[in-house]
Amino acid sequence: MGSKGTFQMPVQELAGAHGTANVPAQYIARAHEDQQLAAAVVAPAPVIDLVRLSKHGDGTSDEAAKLRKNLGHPHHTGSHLWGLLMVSNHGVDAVMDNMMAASREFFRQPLEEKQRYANLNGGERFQFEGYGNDWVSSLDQIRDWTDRLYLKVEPEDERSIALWPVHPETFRNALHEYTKKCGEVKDDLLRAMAKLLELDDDDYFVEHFGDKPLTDVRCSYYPVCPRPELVFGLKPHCDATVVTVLLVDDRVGGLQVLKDGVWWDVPIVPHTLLVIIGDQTEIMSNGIFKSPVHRVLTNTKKERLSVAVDYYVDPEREIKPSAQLVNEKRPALYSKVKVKDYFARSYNAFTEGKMVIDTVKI
Ligand SMILES: O=C(O)CCC(=O)C(=O)O
Ligand SMILES: [Fe+2]
Repeated sequence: MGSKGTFQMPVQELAGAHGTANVPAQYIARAHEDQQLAAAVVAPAPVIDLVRLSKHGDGTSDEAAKLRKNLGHPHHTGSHLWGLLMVSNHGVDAVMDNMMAASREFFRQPLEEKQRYANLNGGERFQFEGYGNDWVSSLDQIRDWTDRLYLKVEPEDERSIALWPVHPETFRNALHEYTKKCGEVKDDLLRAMAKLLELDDDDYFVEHFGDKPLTDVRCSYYPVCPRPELVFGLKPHCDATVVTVLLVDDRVGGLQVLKDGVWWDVPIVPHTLLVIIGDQTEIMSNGIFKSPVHRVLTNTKKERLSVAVDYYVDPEREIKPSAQLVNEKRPALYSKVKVKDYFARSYNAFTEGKMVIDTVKI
C-alpha cells in the first residue's frame, strides 16, 4: 500500500504497560453499538467430516445435508444460515499444531525481535505485510485490540520472505506446510459447495481462482483487555475472501457470528478448522451462500491467538454471479467487480466499520 502511517504501540505492549482499568480512547467502540455481551449463546453449528463429504458429496449423504444446513442451497436461501463450517478429518492435524505453536512463540518474543518484521517501512510507510496494527486512516477510526503478523503466501514467487520470521526457527516451514495443506481443504470444500449449488462444473469455484490467486495469512494476537465491554478484539466485519480457513485458539473463545440479529459464540472444537464463507463466494453464488458478519470479543483473563488463511481470486480478474444461478426468479443480485477494486473498497469499509458487499448489491 505504501501509505504514510504513524507508529502505534502494539496492543500487546499497551496491555502490558497499562495493566490497569484503562484503555486508550481510540479503542473504545462507539457507545451506541449494542455489543450484546452477556446474552451470547453457543452456535449449534455441526462439524463436517471432510473425507466423508468428499467421498459422498452427491447431495444425499449426512455430510452434504450438514453443509446444506449451514450454507443453504438453491431452494433454501436466506439470512438464517450460519455461513461458516467446522471441519474435521481434514488431514491437517500435525501441521496445524505446529502452526499455532510457532505463532504463539512469535508473539511471545520481545518487541525488538518482532519489530524486525514491522509493517511500517522505515518506521513510517505502511504496508500490509509484516507485524503491527491496522493502518490508521482517520483520527476517529476505532482500533482493534489485536496485533497481527500478515504475510502473502501465494503467488509463491511474490512472498516477501524477509518478513517471514526466522524465530522461532520452525515458523517458516510451519507456515509453508500448513498453508499447503489448507489449500487442499479449501479445494475439497469448494467442490462440495459447487455440487450443492448443482453447478455443471464441480470445479467452478476452484477454477475461478485464475492463474495468480492471492493467499495470505494473518496470525493475530489478542492480549487480555481490561475493558471487554467497551473494546473489540476485531470489530464486526465480513471477510472479502472466497473463503477464510481459520485456526482458533483451543484455550479461549471470543469469535462470534451474527445470525438472525443475534450474536452467537462460535464453539471451540479442538482440531477442527473453521471455514468462513467470504464475500467473493457470496457474489459468485448470487447470494445463495452468505458471507457472515463476525467479530472477536476481548476478555480480562486470557490472551488469545488465531491464524487465518485468506483465499482470494486473482486480483486482476472480475467476479460476478455464476450465470447458472441467475434466472427470472432470481436475477443477479450483485454487479460485476474487479477483485483488485473490491480490495481497495474493502479496506476502507473495514476501517469505517461498514460492509463492503453493500457497494456491489444491485
Ligand atoms: O480471530 C478470530 O477468531 C477471527 C479473525 C477474523 O475474523 C479475521 O481475521 O478476519
Ligand atoms: Fe474475519
